[in-house]
Amino acid sequence: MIVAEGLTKDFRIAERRPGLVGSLATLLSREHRTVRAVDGISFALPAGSKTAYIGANGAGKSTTIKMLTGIMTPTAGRCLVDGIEPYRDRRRNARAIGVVFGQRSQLWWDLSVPDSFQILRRVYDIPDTVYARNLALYRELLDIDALGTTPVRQLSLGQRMRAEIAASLLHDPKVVFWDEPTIGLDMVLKEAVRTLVNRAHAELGTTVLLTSHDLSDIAAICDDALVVDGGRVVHQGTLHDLLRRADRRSVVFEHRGGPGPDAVVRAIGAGLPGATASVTPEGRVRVDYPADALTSRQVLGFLLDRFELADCYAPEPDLETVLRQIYRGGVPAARDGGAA
Ligand SMILES: Nc1ncnc2c1ncn2[C@@H]1O[C@H](COP(=O)(O)OP(=O)(O)OP(=O)(O)O)[C@@H](O)[C@H]1O
Repeated sequence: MIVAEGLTKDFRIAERRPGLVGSLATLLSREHRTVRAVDGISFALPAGSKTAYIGANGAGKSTTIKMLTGIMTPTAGRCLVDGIEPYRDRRRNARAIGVVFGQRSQLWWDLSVPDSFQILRRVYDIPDTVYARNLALYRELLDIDALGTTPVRQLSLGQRMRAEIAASLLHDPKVVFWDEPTIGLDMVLKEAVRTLVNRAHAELGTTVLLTSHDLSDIAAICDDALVVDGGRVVHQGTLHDLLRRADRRSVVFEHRGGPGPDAVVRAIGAGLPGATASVTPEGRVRVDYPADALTSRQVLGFLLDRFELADCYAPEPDLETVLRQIYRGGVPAARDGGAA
C-alpha cells in the first residue's frame, strides 16, 4: 500500500555567517550547502498495517511523510501510495489519504470546524451515511460540537488537534499519515484518538503510518516499526522485534526452598559477572544483564544449576529504553535467539 524506492530529499540552504554583518552577508551570498534529509530509503508497507515511523529529531520523518502525502517532490527515487505517485497526482492521492501534521494545520484557518467539514464533505464527495456515521463518532469521542463556530485560528492547540484528527478520517481514507497527532491533547483525548484510529483499522482495514514522540501512542496503535536514523532506514519489522533488540535483557524468577531472595541476589552478583540482581516488590528475583556480555543460555543455565525454579519469565524491555538506545547510537543488530 505504501512503497518507497530509493526515496531521497535534499534541501539547499544558504551558508550562514555569524553576527549582524554576517547575517547581512548571508542575504547577499551565493554560498549554499546541501542537507540530505532523506537518504535513499526503501520500504514497503502492506495494506492494513499500522506502522510507527520512529527516529530522533531531524532523522527525516516529517520530510518522508511530506513526500508520501504529495506536499514535497523527491530529489531522487519515488514513492507510491495505493498505486499513486502522490506528488504527481495530488488530487487523486488526496481522496485515498488522511493527513495530520501536528505542527501545521490542514484546516481552513478562517473557517469554523463545521464549515470546514462541510467543504471536506463536498471535496471528497462523502456519502451521507458515511458522513453521519463519522460525525456521530466525533461527537461521542472528540466532543467536536464543543468547538462551536469559532474560527480554527482561534482554537487552542488541543481543540485544533481534535478537529484535525476528525478531518483526517472524515472521508474513510485508505491510508492515514499522522505526524505527531496527539500534541496538545490530554490523556482522555489521546485515548479517544487511539480508539478512533484503531476502530477505522478494524472496521475498514485502514493503513496507518504514525510518527510520535509519545511512546504510549506508538504502543497503543502500532504493530510494526520503521526506524530511521540520518535519513536511512535502520530497522523494519514488528514492534515486538524491535523491543527484542534492546541491549539489556532481564529474567524474573521465583524459586523453591534454599536460600532467601537476598542471599540469591548475592550469589548471582558473585557468580554472574556483568549481571545485576534485585528483589522485586513481589519477592521474586530479577536479573538484568547486558546482551553483549552474557547470553540468555548462560544466565538460565546458571540459575537452573543453583536454584530450584518455580516460575521464570523474561519481561520485554520497555519501548522507552529501546528508543533511548536507538537515539543515542543506532539500532543494535539482532543477537542470539532471545531472552527466554
Ligand atoms: N524546508 C527545509 N529546509 C532545509 N532543511 C530542512 C527543511 N526541512 C527539514 N530540513 C532538514 O532535514 C532534516 C530532517 O528534518 P525532518 O523535519 O524531516 O526531521 P524529523 O525526523 O521529522 O524531526 P522531528 O522529530 O524533530 O520532527 C533536518 O536536518 C532538518 O533540519
